[in-house]
Amino acid sequence: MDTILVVNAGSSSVKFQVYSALGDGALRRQIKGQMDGIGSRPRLRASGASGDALADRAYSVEAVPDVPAAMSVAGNWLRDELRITPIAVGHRVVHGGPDHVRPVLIDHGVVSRLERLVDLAPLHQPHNLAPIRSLLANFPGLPQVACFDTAFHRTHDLVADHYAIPQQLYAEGVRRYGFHGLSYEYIARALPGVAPKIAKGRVIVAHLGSGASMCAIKEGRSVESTMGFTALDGLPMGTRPGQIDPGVILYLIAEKGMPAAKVQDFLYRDCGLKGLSGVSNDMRELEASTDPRARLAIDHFVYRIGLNAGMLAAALQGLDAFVFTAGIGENSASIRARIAEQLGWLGVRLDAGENAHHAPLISAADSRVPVYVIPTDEELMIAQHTLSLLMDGQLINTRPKRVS
Ligand SMILES: Nc1ncnc2c1ncn2[C@@H]1O[C@H](COP(=O)(O)OP(=O)(O)O)[C@@H](O)[C@H]1O
Ligand SMILES: CC(=O)OP(=O)(O)O
Ligand SMILES: [Mg+2]
Repeated sequence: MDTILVVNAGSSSVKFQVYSALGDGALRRQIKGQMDGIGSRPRLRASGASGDALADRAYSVEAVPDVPAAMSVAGNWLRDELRITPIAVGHRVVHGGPDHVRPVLIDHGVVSRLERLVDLAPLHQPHNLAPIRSLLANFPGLPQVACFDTAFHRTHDLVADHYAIPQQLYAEGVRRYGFHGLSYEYIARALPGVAPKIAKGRVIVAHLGSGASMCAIKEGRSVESTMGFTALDGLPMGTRPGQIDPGVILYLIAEKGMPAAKVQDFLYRDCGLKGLSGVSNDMRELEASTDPRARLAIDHFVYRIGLNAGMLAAALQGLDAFVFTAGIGENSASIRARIAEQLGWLGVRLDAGENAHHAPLISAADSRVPVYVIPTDEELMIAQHTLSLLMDGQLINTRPKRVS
């Protein structure tokens, strides 16, 4: 059977799915899995086509200390225990820079262009490129496709894409790219099935995971994002601060004598929920904690989401629906309830029972703005993009080789 493997390395998780390509452009999911809790409580979980459990294994932080280790555990499991031999691999690549507005078939040239962006996405890009490089070296005939987090946002107006800095820097690529685009693209495609009228309207999607951002979507297209040049901007995240006065960075350099590499590490790994709470980057642990600093971190997260929602509602000039997605957005009823309270001035009201059950529609009947929970599926987007590139022209004629 022709199978496509999809790999999505996030900041605290490695997600993967295996699809069979049915020949007519349709895909059937065979395996869905993830190694999450990287850095806190690593756990490999996977299920088969009918939701049957294939694996559920906990690891110590020492055994799986980081994303590369998680990737190798998951890769070994797929290869050695499940004997997966894909005909193509689709990868999430977080930063596509100014050149990549759509998914692309990978070759050495693409890899070297994407390598130049490593410093703009240090938590992701190296982990996205490592398996690509290794497969390219070991299986040069295996088609690989890169799908970018930035591509969905390339519909932004120029005015939204710029910083108020000299234009020369824009020309060099210093732009407001926006991220989590595969997730937003999935939600934009799912919305017509969930709420056909609203899909044509003005929607804020809150992707609240370990990395978190919000996207303003109008008529199915991204018009604004809380993230910018890098995935540091916008909302507070697991280990990233979100929006921060650049004066703080100048202070770290001038007063603390921090070199650039230290500042980078600090901003990507030591801030956000982890830095503010001193307890954990993981929202589950913060919610379970009685430490007042954990409470402050959650309060700050909720407050900043409320502020940023106001900004995006302004970009949209109104609001027809609000959607929660990703790890926190899909699973934490209490965080959703608190955010909904912040959005009360926009006419948002939740139905407590529906919210507690993670129902698809969680707003009350009298809510002026309907609120949805839509589980994201970045991996399905990647599989669809990969298959359509495979079916594109040349690759149909030259049948992709199997990994042996
Ligand atoms: N039941 C839950 N309650 C609260 N937070 C949760 C729950 N399940 C997952 N999360 C949070 O979701 C986040 C991970 O989300 P995810 O979208 O998988 O992130 P990423 O793709 O960036 O690694 C973590 O902060 C985790 O604590
Ligand atoms: C871009 C980003 O922050 O991704 P993730 O949420 O998967 O870490
Ligand atoms: Mg993610």
